Amino acid sequence: MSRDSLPPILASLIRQARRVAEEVNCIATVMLADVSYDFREIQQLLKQTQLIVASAVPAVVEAAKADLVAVVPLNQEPQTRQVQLSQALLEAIADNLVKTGDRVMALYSGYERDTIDTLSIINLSERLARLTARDLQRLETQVPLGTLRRVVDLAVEIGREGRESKRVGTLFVVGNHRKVLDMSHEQIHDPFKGYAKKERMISNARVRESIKELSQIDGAFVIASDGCVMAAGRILDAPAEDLTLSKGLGARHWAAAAISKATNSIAIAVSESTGTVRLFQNGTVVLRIEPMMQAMKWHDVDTEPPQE
Ligand SMILES: Nc1ncnc2c1ncn2[C@@H]1O[C@H](COP(=O)(O)OP(=O)(O)OP(=O)(O)O)[C@@H](O)[C@H]1O
Repeated sequence: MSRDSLPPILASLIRQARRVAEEVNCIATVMLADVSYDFREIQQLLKQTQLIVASAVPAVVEAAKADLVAVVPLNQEPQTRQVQLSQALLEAIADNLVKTGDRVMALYSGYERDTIDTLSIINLSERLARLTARDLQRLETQVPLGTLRRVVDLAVEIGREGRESKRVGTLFVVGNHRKVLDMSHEQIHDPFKGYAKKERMISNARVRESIKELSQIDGAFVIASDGCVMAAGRILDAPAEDLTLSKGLGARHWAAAAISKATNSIAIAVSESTGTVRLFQNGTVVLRIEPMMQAMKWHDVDTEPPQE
């Protein structure tokens, strides 16, 4: 199996990382690697600190396995480094390589795409929550973070809990609701029709409960930027042109991608088969929350005062 030789700067970074890891008691070093290095050599440089390789590149995963170091495969959908890192940490927790409360070190390319140039020290419990909040914040240009967060939280609950011990999938389209309504049609009589705005705000716990009940019906919930539910059970008609999605994603996810592209809204799909929540912006997945990540709590960026 061919290997890239370790660049001298990276070797130096790893040696220093080892010293820091020992000084501040990091239990492991997670390396986001896109290149097949000699991972045995890296483990030797790290001495006592366990190396965990995380990669979305199958050849790198194979190389790490061959070198008998711990490895967590990442999914291949486009992800920011932050999301990849969060995913790597969660997978490492799921595999019992590390646990919440541990301190770990991460090595990854923060600036140059193909060069591992950045070292972070991460206290697991705090970090996990922040990553996703920050990624949501990145999307705030289109939909206020407060609304987005409420919808994502609800989607995550639906994915985790299902309904009457059955898994449930559903779809939310948030923002630019007039255009979304124009590009969709009614499937069933809209159960929210006729209610006052106050009775349709997602900040209202009763409304969230109704959405959970209604999540079993076909179609999408359309939600305005201010968090008002404008319709339920809408079938989206946006054309799925020029879109690329991962294999295995079906009609619900294609509809989510298409509407986010056609209307500049954010679509949030809960997969019935896996419970995974995906956020679509401009036709692509920008954030993915696995069921195992769903126990997380929001700690930061609370921009709105509580409304209940
Ligand atoms: N254009 C659409 N607009 C709104 N909802 C849709 C649309 N197409 C499909 N759906 C919803 O998605 C449901 C499941 O479809 P499908 O199984 O093909 O999706 P999927 O992407 O594989 O999602 P899952 O992982 O939840 O199965 C449908 O029953 C329907 O409620």
